[in-house]
Amino acid sequence: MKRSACLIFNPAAGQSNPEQDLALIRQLLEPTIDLEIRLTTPELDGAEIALEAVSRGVESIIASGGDGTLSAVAGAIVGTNIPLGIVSRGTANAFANALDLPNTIETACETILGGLTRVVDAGICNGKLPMVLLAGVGFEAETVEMTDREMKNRWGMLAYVLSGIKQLNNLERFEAEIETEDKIVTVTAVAVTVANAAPPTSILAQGPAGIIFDDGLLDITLVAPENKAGAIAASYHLLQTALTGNASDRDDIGYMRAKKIKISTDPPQKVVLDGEIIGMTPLFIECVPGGLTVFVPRVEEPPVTEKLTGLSDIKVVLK
Ligand SMILES: Nc1ncnc2c1ncn2[C@@H]1O[C@H](COP(=O)(O)OP(=O)(O)OP(=O)(O)O)[C@@H](O)[C@H]1O
Repeated sequence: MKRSACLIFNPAAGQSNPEQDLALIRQLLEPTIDLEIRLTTPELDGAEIALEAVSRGVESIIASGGDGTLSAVAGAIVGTNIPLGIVSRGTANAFANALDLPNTIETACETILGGLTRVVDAGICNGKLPMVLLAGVGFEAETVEMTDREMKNRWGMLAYVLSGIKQLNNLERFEAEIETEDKIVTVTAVAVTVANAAPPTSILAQGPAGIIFDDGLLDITLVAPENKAGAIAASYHLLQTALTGNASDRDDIGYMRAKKIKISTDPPQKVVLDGEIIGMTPLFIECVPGGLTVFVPRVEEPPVTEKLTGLSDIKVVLK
């Protein structure tokens, strides 16, 4: 029987031509998969379309758009076991990069056609909001708020970097209390980030480097420089940890892992969840182990290191 999927497509995402993108996706997928195509609008986001598709019992869901659309769709299907295909067409493509997924239309469609799925963790924020990538308190939220559509169109990924640099001039330190299932940490910080998965470009999440997205735990990074120069040095260092995969060893950066995290701050700080400002602290996040099933590229088999079969008189005795 032919496979089927609801394709949720944001025609306004990214900087490419949406008609051409949609035509290419259809050309690649439709020979194998019956697609029900649903377009997002400013009033109808990916989450609403996905929830409705889930209630109709769809076989699989494919989301195509920028990080906003991908996170909204993924969030809506957390806990459903419905496999999700990701076709990134946004500015930063953090979602695909964080989950090690391909980020061209061709390779993304190939991955979906391959049919291989993997279960990854998700998170639930304040008891109701799904989280796939990360929640940022403080600096990151301020940066996201400053990066508007016009800047993204003009500068692409660089827009976030420019906002980050501008934001360094208004660096605000705050008192944070972070409570996990086994400890309470208090610290004066400029950013607290809780990540389920994070691309290397989300530098404020990179304290531990190599964030594991299927270990049933969330990674918390505390960034606590004393001034602007320290913040620049800490940011550069975190970029290095992301690129080399070696955890941070700076004194003004801390990290830990936990299943449940409550963050309170004084004064209250803005919170950004998967790229959207959702309000102010306090914030409670819980890991949902195995909450999301995604189509993934074929995993490279590890190289064969032993072969003892086929030799006519060989005997192997296990010790
Ligand atoms: N048909 C549409 N016309 C105009 N805007 C739309 C439409 N559908 C969705 N949107 C808007 O698109 C935004 C989400 O965009 P999305 O994150 O998918 O792409 P992006 O902003 O280009 O990507 P990125 O976040 O990676 O920069 C939402 O603000 C939503 O209101």
